[in-house]
Amino acid sequence: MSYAVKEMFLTLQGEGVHAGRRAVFVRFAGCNLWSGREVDRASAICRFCDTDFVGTDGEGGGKFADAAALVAAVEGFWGAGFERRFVVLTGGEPMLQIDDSLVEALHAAGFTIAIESNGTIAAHPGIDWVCISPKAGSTVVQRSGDELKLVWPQPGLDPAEIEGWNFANFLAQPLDDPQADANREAAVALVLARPKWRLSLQTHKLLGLR
Ligand SMILES: C[S@@+](CC[C@H](N)C(=O)[O-])C[C@H]1O[C@@H](n2cnc3c(N)ncnc32)[C@H](O)[C@@H]1O
Ligand SMILES: Nc1nc2[nH]cc(C(=O)O)c2c(=O)[nH]1
Ligand code: SF4
Ligand SMILES: [Mg+2]
Repeated sequence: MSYAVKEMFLTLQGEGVHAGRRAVFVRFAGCNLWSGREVDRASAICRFCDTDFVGTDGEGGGKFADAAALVAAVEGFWGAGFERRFVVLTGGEPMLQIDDSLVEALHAAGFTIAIESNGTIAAHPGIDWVCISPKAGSTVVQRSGDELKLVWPQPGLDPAEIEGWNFANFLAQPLDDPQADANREAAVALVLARPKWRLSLQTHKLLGLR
């Protein structure tokens, strides 16, 4: 299979349990909860997206003919001579494109594979670190994994119900929108009220990283 990638870059994982870790990000093009076009945002299922995932024209992006070509590019961004190879597959919705060949080829190259997914498509079982971020109005089929990252506040989602899902870590991440200050307070309030949860900040934005 070929893969459509919006952009690829070396950075620090900004969010969640692995925040601060050196990582190559692969941002797949396309999502099943929003077209990515601003004219469609108000009618989309997911309306708060902070990401451009349309097309393959970003830095490091492109159409990759097969898994070998994509993995070669990931290895190039990681660089030679560095241990603990770590790749984060995101998007858009990465589970629209991740398949056996890609997971096998990344593992053969020595990468630990993390995913950032909206959970509406079952995560590939070979992925090493599954982070699911549920969206109100969608049906989350992937209710187990390593990290549940709830963007908060989010009307229509109930932390008490989500706590019953089978995740090793529960994180509340403030919604980045024009009410960011109030959203940060709301996320802190959630964590203070429910000890199962921890705060996730988008540290790459604070640091000016990609
Ligand atoms: C752009 S999404 C791509 C992966 C996948 N489609 C998903 O939603 O999980 C990456 C992460 O950014 C989060 N995110 C998107 N927009 C955000 C915003 N405005 N504020 C805070 N987090 C946001 C998502 O919930 C998700 O955890
Ligand atoms: N540095 C950095 N960390 C991230 N963690 C999740 C991201 C995403 O967009 O999936 C992201 C991102 O875009 N940049
Ligand atoms: S599901 Fe993820 S990529 Fe899709 S629109 Fe929402 S935040 Fe953006
Ligand atoms: Mg992002």
